Amino acid sequence: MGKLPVLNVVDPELIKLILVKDFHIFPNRSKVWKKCDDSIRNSDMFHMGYDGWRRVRPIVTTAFTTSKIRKTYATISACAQRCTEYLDILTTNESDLDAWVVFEKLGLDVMATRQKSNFNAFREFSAIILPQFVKRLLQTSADTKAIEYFVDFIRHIVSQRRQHNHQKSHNDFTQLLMDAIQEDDINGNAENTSDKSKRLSENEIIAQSLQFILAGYSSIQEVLAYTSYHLALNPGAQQRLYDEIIGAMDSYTENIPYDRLARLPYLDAVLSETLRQHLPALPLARIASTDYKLGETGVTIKAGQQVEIPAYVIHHSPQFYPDPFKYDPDRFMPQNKSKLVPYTYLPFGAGPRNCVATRFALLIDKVCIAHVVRRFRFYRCPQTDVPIHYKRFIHVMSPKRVIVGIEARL
Ligand code: HEM
Repeated sequence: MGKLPVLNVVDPELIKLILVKDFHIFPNRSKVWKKCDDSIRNSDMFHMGYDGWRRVRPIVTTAFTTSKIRKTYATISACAQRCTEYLDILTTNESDLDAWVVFEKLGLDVMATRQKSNFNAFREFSAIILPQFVKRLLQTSADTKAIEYFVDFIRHIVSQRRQHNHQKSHNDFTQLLMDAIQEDDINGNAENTSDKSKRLSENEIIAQSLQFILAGYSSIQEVLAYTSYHLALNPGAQQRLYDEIIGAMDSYTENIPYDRLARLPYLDAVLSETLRQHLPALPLARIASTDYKLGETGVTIKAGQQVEIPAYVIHHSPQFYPDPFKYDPDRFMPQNKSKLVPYTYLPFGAGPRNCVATRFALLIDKVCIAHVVRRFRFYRCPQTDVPIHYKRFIHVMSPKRVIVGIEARL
């Protein structure tokens, strides 16, 4: 990375040492994040140093329990439904769409709704700030105006709820974070705890909420855009996925019950293969806190040295994934999963500092894919770029466009 010396580690056993076994030596992320000079952004988990993170992570984790994730199912399904209605309108006039642009809106809708339950990003953001404002936000995290907008927005929600003291009526992240208490306290006298270290401060609530919007919406956009692209190029995979989704639908409600959707094997395999080929965060980065002997390699990593695990390279290594650039969801079907080498599939990182929202992210992606695929068919059109052309960015692969043909299913 520029002039910063970085040690790249690709051996799965060594990756396990760094991310999991000797996590106490590598508890912090890349120096890039540490350079950020902003009190809110430094209070989110991605940017936090070990001491703050160690306190905040268990509190935030309580927002992602199975029962809380399950409660979001109906809300996410409603957002996905709104997206299909929006696609319906688009496809009456056009047969090609830039999936990158359309699914950006769906991502924002899902995440903004999870922040504030009655917020409809399709209506409000489409009219007010999309696409230019949020696009700028995505392209440069230094866009202070955009960050300030979101910070003010969330601060307003927090202060209103505190003033009116009607917390329990909301089912969104901001409220979950306002209510969150460190797990061990829940077994004790949690509700009335006066120990402030067991709760998040106002800045920490705002920081996590902001991070959830940013992390969440861009990841939904990426997964949906790339999945529709690969389905367009692989009609056999698309038909198989469609058949599985239709077969799982309840014949009365025409919905897919939560437990059934979470266990659909081909849907899971399609999503896993998309994330293998297009993982949103490129290298995983850690800094050594003390001098450290790296396994049996004879290499000593000095204190302060940045170590990177180039997940993209590992995901595209023929050693671990034969014919790595082929889109082949079968790699992740139950009968083949045992062939995967541990620590070579890292879309959500690994170890104590992995993605805190892994299960929630998988759920929202599955819900959105299921809704879209059951209503629309994607196909390759003359404007579809094969392969995709990317913009030049450091650490993020952002496509110039992802155009696919689309038609409504009858
Ligand atoms: C497909 C979707 C997603 C992918 C592939 C993804 C991937 C990642 C990765 C690779 C990391 C770094 C892990 C490491 O360093 O070992 C991470 C961290 C994180 N992600 Fe995600 N993420 C996704 C969705 C989300 C969503 C929806 C949220 C929030 C609602 C979220 C919140 C976070 C947070 C807070 C961290 C920092 C965790 C920590 O430092 O303890 N992510 N994610």
